[in-house]
Amino acid sequence: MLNEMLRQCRVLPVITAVDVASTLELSRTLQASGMIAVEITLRSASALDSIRALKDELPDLHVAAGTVTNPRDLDLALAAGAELILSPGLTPALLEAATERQAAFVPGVASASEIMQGMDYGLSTFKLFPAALIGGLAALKAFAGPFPEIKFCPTGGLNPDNFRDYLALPNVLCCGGSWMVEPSLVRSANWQRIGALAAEAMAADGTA
Ligand SMILES: O=C(O)C(=O)C[C@H](O)[C@H](O)COP(=O)(O)O
Repeated sequence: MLNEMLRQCRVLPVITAVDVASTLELSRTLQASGMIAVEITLRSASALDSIRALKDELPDLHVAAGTVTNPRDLDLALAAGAELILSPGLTPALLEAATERQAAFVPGVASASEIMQGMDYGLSTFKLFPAALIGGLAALKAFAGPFPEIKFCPTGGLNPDNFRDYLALPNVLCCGGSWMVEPSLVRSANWQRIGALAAEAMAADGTA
């Protein structure tokens, strides 16, 4: 079910909230452009309030929390209503806590050993981060050999020119990226540009 949702996402926008009001407007724009989920990173002061507001105001949108790096943040994100917890990496403490809370948890991995560590906790879906830096498409093809059951959401360095190549790989469920939700576009309230970038990301042939 988690994988089905991620597959439907196609592209998961990685949002660092500027403030609650603009994050709501941004998310409305993304949803209107066909996106079904957003990832709000716990990197800004308004992140948790933004997650809460999104759950209230846009009930049909899936809301994930990103940059969850420790059990305390995991609990805060779950309490705010995040349905999915994403992390740039994994630690034993976070794996233990996510297992205990029965959270939908997609940690970041960058190596075979980290994939194996996550598998020890029953996980089979990972964020590949930072995807472009650690080998991109070639890394994903290489991991498909020893880990045929494992699925990935590559994130980090993806852009409008390369994300379709990632989506074409059988072990990729969705791509994470921030190119359509840059804070500069949000601060200038450039909803038209954001909507166009999001619609292009969601279009199968890239012509939206
Ligand atoms: O914070 C997290 O949970 C992460 O895993 C990192 C983010 O996904 C990347 O920072 C997005 O990368 P860009 O699209 O290159 O901006």
